[in-house]
Amino acid sequence: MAQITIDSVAKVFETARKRTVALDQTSLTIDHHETVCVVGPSGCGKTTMLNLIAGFLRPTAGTITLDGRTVGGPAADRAVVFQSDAVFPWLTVADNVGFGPRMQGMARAVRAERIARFLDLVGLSDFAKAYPKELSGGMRKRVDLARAYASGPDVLLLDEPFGALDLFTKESMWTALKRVADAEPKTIVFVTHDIEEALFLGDRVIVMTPRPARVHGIVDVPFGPDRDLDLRADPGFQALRMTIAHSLREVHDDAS
Ligand SMILES: Nc1ncnc2c1ncn2[C@@H]1O[C@H](COP(=O)(O)OP(=O)(O)OP(=O)(O)O)[C@@H](O)[C@H]1O
Repeated sequence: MAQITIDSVAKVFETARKRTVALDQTSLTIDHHETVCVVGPSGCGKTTMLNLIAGFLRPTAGTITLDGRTVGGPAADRAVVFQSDAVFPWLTVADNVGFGPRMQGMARAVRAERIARFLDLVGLSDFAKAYPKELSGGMRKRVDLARAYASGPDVLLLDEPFGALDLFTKESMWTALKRVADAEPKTIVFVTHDIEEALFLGDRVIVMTPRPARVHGIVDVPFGPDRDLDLRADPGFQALRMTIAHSLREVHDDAS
């Protein structure tokens, strides 16, 4: 099981010059093996929320639990993928993917099997022996994904992972992520600015308010698991895209 509960969470950043309330009374439950995509105005607190779930930050008030256990810090049950690559340039693709399993003390044969499985799922089997500098940005992102999955987390936290990629590379990453996620279901929290990305990948799309980020609205995505890129032409998809865009405009206008 991997259910995340964010219960009345606040996060205040205090520096000598400034006090920023990033989250206040924020509550959300993310179900086991659900993919939730989070959209919201820039600077509202989405990354902060993700960092709290990851355990990189502690809430100022409220609690975050994973299956009823309070999140007290980072742990192997949660993997994070950021917009910037986190690959080690001095390791081959295979060794990058096998890094987490090696740290966890997995036997060599089990590790090799995991590396092969996830490289295959992200479409990088032919590049196992390559070094990151020999790869395109999209391919490095695939390594990031394979690496996150190979450690065997229950929860995957993605912070605008494809934000820096061009549209076609992004589309191929959506397909790659869906393929891995279908093969090895996880509870996924995906922060993005891209409404189509959110609708294509999410079971639900959460629209946050401007800072402090709270849940403004929740859109249930009615499309089944078999989604292909042409789904975006579907009138139902476009209608939901407009609903989310309006919702974002609403919170943006309220804030200005
Ligand atoms: N470590 C920190 N110290 C002080 N303030 C911080 C810190 N981290 C984030 N903040 C502030 O908290 C607020 C929320 O930031 P956060 O990065 O969570 O927003 P976001 O919704 O992810 O933004 P974007 O969509 O632009 O990536 C911002 O005002 C930011 O300046």
